Amino acid sequence: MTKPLVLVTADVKSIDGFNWHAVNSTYLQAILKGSDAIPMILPALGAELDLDAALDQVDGVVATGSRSNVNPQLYGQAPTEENGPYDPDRDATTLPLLKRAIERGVPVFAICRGMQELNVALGGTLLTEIQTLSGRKDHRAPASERQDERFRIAHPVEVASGGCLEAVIGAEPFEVNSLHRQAVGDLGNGLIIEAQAADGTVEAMSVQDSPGYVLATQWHPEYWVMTDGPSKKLFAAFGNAVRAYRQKRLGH
Ligand SMILES: N[C@@H](CCC(=O)NCCCC(=O)O)C(=O)O
Repeated sequence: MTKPLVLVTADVKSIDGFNWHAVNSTYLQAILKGSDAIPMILPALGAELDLDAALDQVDGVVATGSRSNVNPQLYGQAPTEENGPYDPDRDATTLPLLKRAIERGVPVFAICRGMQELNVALGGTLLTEIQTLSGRKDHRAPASERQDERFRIAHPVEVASGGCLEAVIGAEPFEVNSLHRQAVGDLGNGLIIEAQAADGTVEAMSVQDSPGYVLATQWHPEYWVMTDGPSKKLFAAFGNAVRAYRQKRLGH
């Protein structure tokens, strides 16, 4: 079988006076080594892109994390200076991409911002600056210049019984990293909670009756994919899903 191709969402970054479409290499390495698939960066060109033409040629989609936030206007709230930064080109690309991929049964793995985009794409809302909300812990990354420190294991998650995540990782609680200021608020249409933190923060989701594999995590399994058991299992499961999809799509 030829290796499956996986679209990876990009952020727009301003570098040397130009817009660059960028992806953190940790996601690309995790797809390559954790899922044994070939990552293909999808530029955040929004409505200029023929998403069906792109999805016709691939076997999966990974929606990556990002420090930028989904614009609150997309879920009926007002953007604020402190809630930024925003990335409108990313929003304009990833929200329709996720919706269309799910409709077509293309396997989806949505991580952190990607999980928040999934929720908004399906009509849900987000909670912002959750560290300021009563009853919520601080889910932001530790203040450090060292990435291993920022992505360190932070808290346990409880796995929902009988769901997709339990099928991949098992029923026992496990530890995850945490680098986010926002969280799922009202659930989008058809979304199922697969894991939660002790303070009730939604940590993983799937889509009810989805024609294809869909799993979303608020934490970052890509970062420790080579050494952390649950992270390895998540990318291996995604790899199995994209290979099965390719077999069905191409017959090899
Ligand atoms: N910006 C959103 C989503 C969080 C997210 O994707 N974090 C990854 C950022 C990685 C880093 O900080 O280097 C939120 O804050 O909730």
